[in-house]
Amino acid sequence: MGCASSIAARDSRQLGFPNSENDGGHDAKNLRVKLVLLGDSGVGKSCIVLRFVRGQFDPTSKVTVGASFLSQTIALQDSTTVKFEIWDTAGQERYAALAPLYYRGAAVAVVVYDITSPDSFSKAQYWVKELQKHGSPDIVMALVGNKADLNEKREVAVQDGIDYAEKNSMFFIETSAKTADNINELFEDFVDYATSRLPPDILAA
Ligand SMILES: Nc1nc2c(ncn2[C@@H]2O[C@H](COP(=O)(O)OP(=O)(O)OP(=O)(O)O)[C@@H](O)[C@H]2O)c(=O)[nH]1
Repeated sequence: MGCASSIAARDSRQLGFPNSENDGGHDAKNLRVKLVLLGDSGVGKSCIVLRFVRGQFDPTSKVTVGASFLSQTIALQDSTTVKFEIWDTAGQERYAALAPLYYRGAAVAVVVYDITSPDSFSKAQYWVKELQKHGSPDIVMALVGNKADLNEKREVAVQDGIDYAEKNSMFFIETSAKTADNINELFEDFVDYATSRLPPDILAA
């Protein structure tokens, strides 16, 4: 079973800590983050989610059909809990028209490209523009260069990712769903980044 199909099998399953009292705002101990993943087909979106939620990697990952949803709750060092509600969208062109259904309600978006594919970097830039035009005006975005384990096949320089992210006020990180490098950091550090930029009530649990 591939990353995408493994995710589908766990559709809607709640992991992690049970919900507890909401004390609201940025100082809340419990945050809820509606997150959408966008990017070209094959860049590794489903594998990133599967690595984050289950700690697994499947090299035979299947393409996502439509989108898949799952949630994961983590505890940060200051004992804040963060419940991620993740929409993993399908990157294939034929599903492009569905994307607005998922990104419209999202407070944060993660746009993924593959560091070995300049085309996927261009596609990521397309998604960033689309979100800037049609996403929530407050949306906070991350740019993720995945497949960092394939450094010897790299065709997108780290600095190009950093520069584009900076120009567009985005969080930036390179990850590997295969080795797990920076996967937890992506979610944990991005939440940190987003909480300091979003209006106080948006991430209240
Ligand atoms: N080497 C390497 N391969 C990866 C990594 N992440 C994903 N892959 C591989 O890339 C392929 C596509 O991964 P998926 O997660 O299914 O890609 P996707 O972006 O969800 O694709 P769509 O569902 O079509 O949008 C699979 O063969 C994965 O095994 C990574 O970090 N490193």
